Amino acid sequence: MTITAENPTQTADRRVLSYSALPTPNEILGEQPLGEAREALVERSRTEIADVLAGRDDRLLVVVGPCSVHDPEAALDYAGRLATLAEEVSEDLLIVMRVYFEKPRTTVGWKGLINDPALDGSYDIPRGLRTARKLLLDVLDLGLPVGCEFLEPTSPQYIADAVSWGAIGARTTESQVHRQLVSGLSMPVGFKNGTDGEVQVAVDGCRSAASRHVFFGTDAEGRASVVETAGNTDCHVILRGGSGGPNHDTGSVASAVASVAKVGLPGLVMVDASHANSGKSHERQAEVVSELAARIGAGEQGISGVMIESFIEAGAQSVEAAELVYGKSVTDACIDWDTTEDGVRALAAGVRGGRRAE
Ligand SMILES: O=C[C@H](O)[C@H](O)COP(=O)(O)O
Ligand SMILES: C=C(OP(=O)(O)O)C(=O)O
Repeated sequence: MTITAENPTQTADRRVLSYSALPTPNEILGEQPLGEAREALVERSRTEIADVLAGRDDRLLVVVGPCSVHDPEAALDYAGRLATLAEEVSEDLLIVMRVYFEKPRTTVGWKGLINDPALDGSYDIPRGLRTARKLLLDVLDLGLPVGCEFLEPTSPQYIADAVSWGAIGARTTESQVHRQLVSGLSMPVGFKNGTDGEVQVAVDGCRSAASRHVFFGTDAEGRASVVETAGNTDCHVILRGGSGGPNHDTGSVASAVASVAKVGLPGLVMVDASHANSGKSHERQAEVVSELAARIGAGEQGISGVMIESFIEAGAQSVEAAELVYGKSVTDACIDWDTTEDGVRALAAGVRGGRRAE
């Protein structure tokens, strides 16, 4: 290879096949602006979520929706149903729809709608960003706040203005890059415990994200930049179980609550009914939701939120299937819509019971 202004070195990029420029965040935001009404919903719901997570609002936060979005039409169909249910239970539950576009894989696999919107290895990321943003705006138009996992450090620039709650997953909770990212995010964020079940890494994530950081990033014009953040004090821990088994039981919740309280965070955690807390079985997930509802109803303290993986149809299908079943997950198994309604109503009844038990 000849050294030129375009190729100033022979020793870098030996394994990079290509670069192609993305649209800038400002271009995408200009094409699809949030607008005043949606902005008001995002602002209001972020405050409400922060209040629930800090114990200033006695409702339960329920983050519920598909494991991943692969079909925006089915996700919006689901959102319409959830918006009606959210209204029904709004005295007791604060419902946020899981609208997950970025999937962290254990090894390899489809990495979500932003990375590969056609699900076929064509990796049209600009289209993925536009499709994801359009869906977020459509869900907000139904009056539902949205929650996302943030995985790529630059993707929030394109969508985060429309997001009311964020998550850092079990595979990245210990990553400095993700903690720095959270320190600049404008919404409350949950850190999952590690895949091995270790909760302290999530507590450490909350502490790190609460601090000021200076790091590499990109600005709204897509320029490589030095980013300085103020820190995000609205962070919390999510118990999702681990390789040693579940951690949704009363003892594990109490132990996690003690760990967060020890570092000065509100003594509350979110419990994920799925992942290692259900052994990725949607049938077991429904049982975990019922157990949590019963415990909250009996007056158990310490749980401020519940996460549920739910879609229109039960279970999961391979993303490579020739004919995809409408409304069925292509990643982790989800509970179906009827089971979701039952579970959400049980949690609402649990919150009412818990208030009486006080
Ligand atoms: O929530 C989704 C999955 O649990 C996570 O992305 C890991 O998936 P994988 O083990 O199938 O790669
Ligand atoms: C990937 C997820 O979970 P975890 O990080 O707990 O595996 C998820 O919630 O989609």
